[in-house]
Amino acid sequence: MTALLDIRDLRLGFRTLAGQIDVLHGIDLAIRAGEQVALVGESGSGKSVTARIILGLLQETRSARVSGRVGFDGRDVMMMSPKERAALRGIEMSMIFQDPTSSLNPTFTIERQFAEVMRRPDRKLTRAACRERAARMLDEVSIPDTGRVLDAYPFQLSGGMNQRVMIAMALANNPKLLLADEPGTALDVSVQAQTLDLMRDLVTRHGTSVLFISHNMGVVREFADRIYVIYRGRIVEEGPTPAVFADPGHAYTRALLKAVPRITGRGLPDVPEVSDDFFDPMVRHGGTS
Ligand SMILES: Nc1ncnc2c1ncn2[C@@H]1O[C@H](COP(=O)(O)OP(=O)(O)OP(=O)(O)O)[C@@H](O)[C@H]1O
Repeated sequence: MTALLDIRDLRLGFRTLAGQIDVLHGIDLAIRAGEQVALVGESGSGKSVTARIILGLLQETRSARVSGRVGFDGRDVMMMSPKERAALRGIEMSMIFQDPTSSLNPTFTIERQFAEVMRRPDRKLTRAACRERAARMLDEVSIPDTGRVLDAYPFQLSGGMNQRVMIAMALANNPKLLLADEPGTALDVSVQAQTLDLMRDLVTRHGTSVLFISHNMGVVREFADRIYVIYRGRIVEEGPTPAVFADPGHAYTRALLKAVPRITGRGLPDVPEVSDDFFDPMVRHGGTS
């Protein structure tokens, strides 16, 4: 089966006052339709920049130099004009961020924010149609009393509720690909677990492909069919989740796995020490694309 997302030899550098910094060194990553894939690595390894390139955002940053292929549904995001890329975002692909409070607009009601999202592909959608569809989406993320929530501002809702609203909004236009950047990390651990369960149910039901970005192998185990481990801008291991857990081949993956029981909610307290072992060759498990 052809991949929905097919990234080949993705490279990224930034021009800074101190000279060029190379951040991605030839990433290959593919996601099939309906597949849930995780990109795991510690802070600064290059997860968020990869997501921003998929969304076509970094290509428009003057200090960034991006090369490679980002195939999406048969087209190459790298070859698109800014306008074509903008037309993908929020419609064919959308993103969920760690912290809902920074991505929901505090000055608009939830209903208005849904309407803005839903009118992107269809400017003529009526207010009543938006409200009805938004209520249905909220119902799908198990939000009771949808009318009250639609009339609320984000600050009137709990963090967990806002996170659900964001998931519902990200899926409102039925995107083919969802990019999820550690959703719920800003919440307490039990609320995060509930949020992830909910997201998994929803994407499975809708057949949405997911790229789940995380530093936490424990969380990824619950969520992803397949894992890519990224270390300093390189994929060091890739394979189906059970295979990576049963037989982690790369020293960095083993170090990440060792850190799992010590993770308490936010952050990775025991970031593996940099070791020469981490320059092992890449490990690829069978059963992948
Ligand atoms: N605009 C920029 N200019 C220069 N360097 C940048 C810029 N944006 C990101 N970087 C660098 O690129 C590297 C990768 O950053 P990225 O945000 O993708 O890491 P990450 O794996 O997502 O980490 P986190 O889990 O903390 O979000 C980092 O070293 C970061 O400092």
